[in-house]
Amino acid sequence: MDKQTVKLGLMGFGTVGTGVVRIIQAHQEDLQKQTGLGIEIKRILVQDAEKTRSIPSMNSVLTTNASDLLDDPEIDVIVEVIGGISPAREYILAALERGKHVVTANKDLMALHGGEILQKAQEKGCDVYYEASVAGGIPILRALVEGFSSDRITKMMGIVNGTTNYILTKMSQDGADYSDVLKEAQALGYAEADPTSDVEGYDAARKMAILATLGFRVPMKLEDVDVKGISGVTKEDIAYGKKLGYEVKLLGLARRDGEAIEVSVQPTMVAKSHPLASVNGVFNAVYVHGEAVGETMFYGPGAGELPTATAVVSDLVTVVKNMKLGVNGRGMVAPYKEKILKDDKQKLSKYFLRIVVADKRGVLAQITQLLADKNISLEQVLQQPYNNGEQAEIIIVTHLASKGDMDEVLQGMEELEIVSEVKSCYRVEGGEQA
Ligand SMILES: NC(=O)C1=CN([C@@H]2O[C@H](COP(=O)(O)OP(=O)(O)OC[C@H]3O[C@@H](n4cnc5c(N)ncnc54)[C@H](OP(=O)(O)O)[C@@H]3O)[C@@H](O)[C@H]2O)C=CC1
Ligand SMILES: N[C@@H](CC=O)C(=O)O
Ligand code: NA
Repeated sequence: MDKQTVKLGLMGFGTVGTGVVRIIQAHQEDLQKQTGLGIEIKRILVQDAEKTRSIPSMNSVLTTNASDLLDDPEIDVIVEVIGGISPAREYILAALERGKHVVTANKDLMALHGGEILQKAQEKGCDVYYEASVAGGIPILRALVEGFSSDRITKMMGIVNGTTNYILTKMSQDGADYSDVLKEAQALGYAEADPTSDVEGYDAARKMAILATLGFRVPMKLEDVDVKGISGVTKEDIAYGKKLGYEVKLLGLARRDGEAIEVSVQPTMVAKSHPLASVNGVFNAVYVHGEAVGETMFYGPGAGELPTATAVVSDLVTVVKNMKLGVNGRGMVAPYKEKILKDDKQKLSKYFLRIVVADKRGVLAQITQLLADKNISLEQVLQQPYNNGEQAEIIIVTHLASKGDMDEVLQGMEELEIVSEVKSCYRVEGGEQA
C-alpha cells in the first residue's frame, strides 16, 4: 500500500461525530504511530449545513450531499454516526458497494440489518466494525469476538442503556422524578433522538440482540428478545426493593441452558451483593459467564461524546491496520450455530411480587396457595398496611419459578376476590440460585 494518509468520510456531526473529530485531532500523532498512516477527515455529511458547530474549523468540509462522500474515490472509510435505519442503511450499503470500509455506532441498524450489511461487506472484501453500538466506550464486542473465542458463553447480563440507568439511579439515590431526570439525560446527550427507545427498552433490546449473536454465535433477531421498559417502575418498587436487598436495574439477560437460549430486557431486582447492582448513572456494565473462564465483568461509560467516540476511533484504527496488512473483510465470522429458543416453561427465575389485598384473615394463605400449586416456594414475605390500613400490601420474593408458571399465578391472583391489584412483578437476578 503506497498511501501516507487514509481519508475518511464522516456521516453525522452530532454528539458522537463531534467526539470522533476531537479524538482524531487530539490523538493524531498516536494514531499515526500505531497505524503507520495519517488519518484525514475529508468530508462531513450533516443535515443542516448552516447550524453553528462546536468545532468551526471543520465548516469548510461540511456537506449535505451524501454523494460527496460516497462517490469520492479518495475516501477509503465511511464512519456512520447519523443513527436510525434510513438513510444510514442505504449509505452504508452504497459505501460497501464502492469498496469503502465502514465503522458505525448504529445499533438500530446492526440489530435489524446486520446480516445484510455483513454479507455485503464480505462480498466486497470490506471491513464493518460497530464497537460503539453496544455499551458505548466499553470494548465488549471485541472481547466477545476475540477474547472469548476459545470459550462457550453461558450467560450475559448487561446494563446496556445509559439513559435508563441514569434515570433509575437518580430515582433511587435522590428520590428524583422520572420525567425531570429524563430531560437531564437528554440535555447531556445520552438519550436517543426519540427517547422512547431508551425508556421502553428497545435500545437495550437491540444491544442484547447484538451481544447474543456475537456471544452465542447464533443469528438472534430483535423479535426474539422479550422487552419491557422502565416507564412502569415506581419509587415504591425501588424503596421496597432496597428494603429486601435489591436495586432496580433495566437488565438485559442472555442465557443459554444446553443449546436453548433466552434473551430479554426488563426492569429487574438485582441483588445488592452482585457487582451489577452498584453500576450507577450513565455507566454500563456487561457480566459474561463462560464455561471455562467463569465469571467476568466489563464496566465503563455507556454513552456520551468522548467515551463513544473512543470506540469508533479504535475501530477505525483496526480498519487502517487491516488496510496496511491487506486483510480487510477477513476477520468476520458469521453466526454458525442453530438458534434454539426456550419456551416460557424453560425460562427460570426468582420473582419479586407486590400485591394489594383486602386486609382480612386468610388472605396470605390464599396467595401462597396459588404459588404452592405450581411448586413455587417463598424466599421472603413482607406484609404492610396500605391505604390508611383499609387494605394490606404483600411483597413476596420467590425461589426459582418458570415464566410460564408465574404468568399463570399472576392470572390466578387477578381473579381472586381478595386481590385489589397486582402492583408489580419483577425478575430477580444476581443472588443465590439466580
Ligand atoms: N449519543 C451517545 O452517547 C451514543 C450514540 N450512539 C449512536 O451513535 C449514533 C449517533 O448518535 P448521536 O451522535 O447521539 O446523534 P445526534 O442526533 O447528536 O447527531 C446526528 C448527526 O447526524 C446528522 N444527520 C441526521 N440525519 C441526517 C441525514 N438524513 N442526513 C445527513 N445527516 C444527518 C445530524 O445533522 P445536523 O447536525 O445537521 O442536525 C447530526 O450531525 C446513533 O446511531 C446512536 O444510537 C451510540 C452510543 C452512544
Ligand atoms: N441512548 C443510548 C446511547 C448509547 O447507546 C444510551 O442511553 O445508552
Ligand atoms: Na462498546
